[in-house]
Amino acid sequence: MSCASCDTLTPGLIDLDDARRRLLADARPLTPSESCPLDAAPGRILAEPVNARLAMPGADNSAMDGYALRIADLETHPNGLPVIQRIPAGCAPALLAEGSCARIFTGAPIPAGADCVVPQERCRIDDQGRVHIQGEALPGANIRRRGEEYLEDAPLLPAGQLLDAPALALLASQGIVEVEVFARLRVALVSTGDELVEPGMPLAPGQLYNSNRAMLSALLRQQDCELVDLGIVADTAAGLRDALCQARDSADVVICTGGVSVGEEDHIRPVLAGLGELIFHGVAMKPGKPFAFGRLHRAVGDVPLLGLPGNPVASLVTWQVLGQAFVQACQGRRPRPLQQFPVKAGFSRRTTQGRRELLRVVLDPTEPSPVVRLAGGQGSAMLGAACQADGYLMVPGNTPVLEGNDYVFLSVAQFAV
Ligand SMILES: Nc1nc2c(c(=O)[nH]1)N[C@H]1C(S)=C(S)[C@@H](COP(=O)(O)OP(=O)(O)OC[C@H]3O[C@@H](n4cnc5c(N)ncnc54)[C@H](O)[C@@H]3O)O[C@H]1N2
Ligand code: MOO
Repeated sequence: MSCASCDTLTPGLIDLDDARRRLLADARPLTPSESCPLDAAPGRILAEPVNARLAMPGADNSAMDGYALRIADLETHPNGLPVIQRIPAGCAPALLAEGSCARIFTGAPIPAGADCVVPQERCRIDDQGRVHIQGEALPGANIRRRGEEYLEDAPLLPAGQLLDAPALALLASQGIVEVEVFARLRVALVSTGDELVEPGMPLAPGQLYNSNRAMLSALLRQQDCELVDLGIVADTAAGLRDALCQARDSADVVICTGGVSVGEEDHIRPVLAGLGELIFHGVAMKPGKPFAFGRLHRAVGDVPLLGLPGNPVASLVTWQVLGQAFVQACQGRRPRPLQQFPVKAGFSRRTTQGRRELLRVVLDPTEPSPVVRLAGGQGSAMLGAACQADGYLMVPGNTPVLEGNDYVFLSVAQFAV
């Protein structure tokens, strides 16, 4: 497998891992906390740790439908054990009398005196209604012990936890109805470009539809951000300055697309320098080279700005590998490191000069071990392959892709939340 950190970088561009580190070093939770009912909490971020109120499970209970018994009785009662109790889930059982057993169901409390549950598939009931077991009965078998997962006051969820379905279920299992969460992060979205037109409007020659706005508003909503959509802003320094001032005054984070490259129509960097500071610009990745990060100054507290490239796939990929983790950290989450695993290339391709390339690829379902193929055209404006891709084949700069060699794969599934 190739070593991504050994890339020879194009001068002036920083490595992708460095860019991520610098972004995360600068990110702080930007929102205050508020109380939130559990029903309204999906997608929110816990602002305070939660400890267990109840032991889990709350009592010893059966993991199977079957019979609860005392193992010693099996030897002393070779003619079988009469069933003298029936214990469905939710009831309080009586003491198990010596030489008897209890019909029991999954989740039902274990009667005092029983030390084992035998699943019904291994039990035979004779014509006098006595239970005989096949195979071994081991102490504690099929009994879920009180507190085996959590005891009262044990740490349950840390601050920064995303309230996804399992976390909400865990809180509900504790009878919790309200939690302290971070307020929603307000993110201003600015689409720059004189050539852009919103879908639904007619296109004049040379114009194109604004696809980054649809993409990023979906991504930001998925991330549970409150969107402040400032629409399309013309490619003029004055227009951009006004838009960035408005964004700065109405949001916690600003994201803009386009205008971050080096041409005289690209105003983001000079305007940012006037309203705040540019922290870094240019990442050795393809797509996504002109990614910029800076701060807009404000009387109280600066507002971070992420400048994503205009090319739609460059915008998507820089959001996924750089912007998303930064936004998550500002939301109070602890972003996960990028998940990567080795796959074999099912194609060959020429080298990319000095930039780590993230090729849009699909996993070949007919191969026994992971092999990837190109998902389609790899241009930074070609959204078709991005729609089909299972992930990115990350190829170090100056390295050709050779069919059959191992490379790093980043699954797009990891960016889903
Ligand atoms: N001389 C150089 N030119 C370029 C360089 C360079 O290093 N030197 N870098 C290239 C790379 S790499 C990229 S990526 C692009 C990105 O440039 P910008 O971020 O400044 O983006 P724009 O120039 O504004 O637009 C690029 C491209 O994307 C289209 N676009 C922009 N916004 C949208 C949108 N909201 N929806 C759909 N499409 C959009 C725009 O029309 C352009 O075609 O710069 C290269 N140039
Ligand atoms: O980096 Mo640009 O995104 O190659 O097209």
